[in-house]
Amino acid sequence: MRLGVIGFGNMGSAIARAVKKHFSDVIVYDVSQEKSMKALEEGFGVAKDLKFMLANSDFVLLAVKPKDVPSVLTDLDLGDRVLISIVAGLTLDRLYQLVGHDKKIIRTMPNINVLVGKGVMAYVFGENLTEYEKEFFLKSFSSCASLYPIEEGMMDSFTAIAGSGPAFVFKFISALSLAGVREGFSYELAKSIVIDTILGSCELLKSMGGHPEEWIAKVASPAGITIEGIKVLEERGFSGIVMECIEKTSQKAKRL
Ligand SMILES: NC(=O)C1=CN([C@@H]2O[C@H](COP(=O)(O)OP(=O)(O)OC[C@H]3O[C@@H](n4cnc5c(N)ncnc54)[C@H](O)[C@@H]3O)[C@@H](O)[C@H]2O)C=CC1
Ligand SMILES: O=C(O)[C@@H]1CCC=N1
Repeated sequence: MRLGVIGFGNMGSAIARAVKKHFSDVIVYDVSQEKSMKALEEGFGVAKDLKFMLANSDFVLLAVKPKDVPSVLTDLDLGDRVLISIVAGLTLDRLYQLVGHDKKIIRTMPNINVLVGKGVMAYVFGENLTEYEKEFFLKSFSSCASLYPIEEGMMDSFTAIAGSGPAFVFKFISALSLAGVREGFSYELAKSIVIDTILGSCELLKSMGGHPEEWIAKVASPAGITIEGIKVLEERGFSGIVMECIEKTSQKAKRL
């Protein structure tokens, strides 16, 4: 199976690198000369136009910004190829309108962590896909992401929590690192301590299970130190802020 990648930006390049061993060939098309050169330097085939890319693809990854989608898909004849869209807010209905109702489409939402083989990706299969195509998609993309089949109606919420999620986690890492600097650590040391703390906490929750609040109770000793910090987070409405952050993010996906 051959993969065509439309858009070699943050996500297109990350996915191309992550899944390339599963495809016999990966060919990139990007309007940017700079991005095309980058793809070439990384050993990918580079197509001079979309027609050439399509002629050399069985699966096509759509990885351009939402605003660029119409110019890419209008008049594009996908034929029998499978279109994998990662575009936030772009519904299957809209995709069918653009490429034709008889076409093969998989709507997905990955996150940037595919770069290190630890992404998460939601997917919804459209009509007409063969069992082989579905299995090939699942096998190739599970190498870089945990795959979640979800109802399409939950896609914008998934986008907010998981697609945008790394940005919110990085924000938390940044804040905790700065707090470490304030306490007297160098930034690099604080960042390393924070990353190891978060990685360990995730490992613990994943392997031992349980509700995060149960683990908070195990860390926060009665009349101890941790509960003082928890009190500040409660007073300032930490959970409410995070919920509103996800609500606003998800709403924006609906407006794209
Ligand atoms: N950045 C992220 O973490 C995530 C992004 N997404 C989705 O992935 C898509 C791409 O996002 P990024 O990679 O961040 O954007 P980006 O701006 O880094 O990459 C987009 C690429 O598309 C190219 N491009 C623009 N018009 C084109 C055209 N007509 N034909 C071919 N190439 C064209 C640009 O030159 C650029 O290299 C978006 O639709 C976004 O919603 C989904 C999940 C996570
Ligand atoms: O911010 C964005 O629009 C994209 C979608 C999910 C992550 N990045």
